[in-house]
Amino acid sequence: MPTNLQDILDQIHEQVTARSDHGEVATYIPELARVDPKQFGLAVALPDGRLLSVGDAEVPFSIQSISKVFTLAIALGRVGNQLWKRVGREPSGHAFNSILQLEHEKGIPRNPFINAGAIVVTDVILASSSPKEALAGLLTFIRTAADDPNIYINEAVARSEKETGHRNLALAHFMRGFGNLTHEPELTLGTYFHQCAVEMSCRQLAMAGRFLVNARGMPHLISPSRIRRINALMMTCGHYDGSGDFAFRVGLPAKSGVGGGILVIVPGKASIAVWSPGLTPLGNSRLGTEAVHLLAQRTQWSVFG
Ligand SMILES: NC(=O)CC[C@H](N)C(=O)O
Repeated sequence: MPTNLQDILDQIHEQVTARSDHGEVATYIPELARVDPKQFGLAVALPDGRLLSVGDAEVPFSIQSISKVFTLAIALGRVGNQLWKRVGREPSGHAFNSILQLEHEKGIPRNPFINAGAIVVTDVILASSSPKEALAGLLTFIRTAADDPNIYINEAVARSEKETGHRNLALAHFMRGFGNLTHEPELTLGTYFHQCAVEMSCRQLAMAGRFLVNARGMPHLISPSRIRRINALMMTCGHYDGSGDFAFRVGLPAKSGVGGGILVIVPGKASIAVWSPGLTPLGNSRLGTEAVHLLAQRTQWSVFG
């Protein structure tokens, strides 16, 4: 770990915020369309307990699909490898909300990080919990991982997504038609929309991500073999159709969300959260990706040595 990590973060902050090509905020969820695209935050949690940050690292944002990492960990805790009967482990090569492969593959989503896969994961959790219990369990998991009780769900974002969530409803009904959803689509999606509406700052998200680092000094909430597997899925599927490019440029497991956040794991070394609400056409944070690219270059952090 470089001794001048704070200097590196300061330089990246200066460099990235000088750019004007920050991309467009997600507009298909009206509440997200109102976020100021010029914001940028970055936080790094280290095994020695330090938390370094720059920019708007204390501003809460909608974690959206980053929630899929936490629900996957919880679902694996409930049903273990049985989960893989209902969800695949391959990159999709399609948009996060695509329905294209589902018919061909008989309602089994390619992976747990596209919307269809995450909806099934939530459905699995609902087999042993009511929606209220499932969301309370999710918040408890995240708060424990982050060591921070002040993490909440933004009801306005959840409502906004429910009102415009036609594609997700279509995905859920389609999978129900194939027998791969055990609850009514509205019930599973009610929980799914709320999990996406969890809000965290970069500081809180970097802290919450520590359970995937597998380092002494960081929380051990799941087994090391499960940590390895979730990281593998983050590397191959965490950026949807942009996963290959992210792996090529950054070389670290990561999960993005349409709120503009990215959680990046440096196995054994660090948990990183970056946020810039402007997105690429694939739905990943444009300047967030740039920032993590620069950080990985300057720290030499990569799983590929
Ligand atoms: N990529 C994302 O962050 C998508 C999550 C969003 N809540 C949706 O279901 O469309």
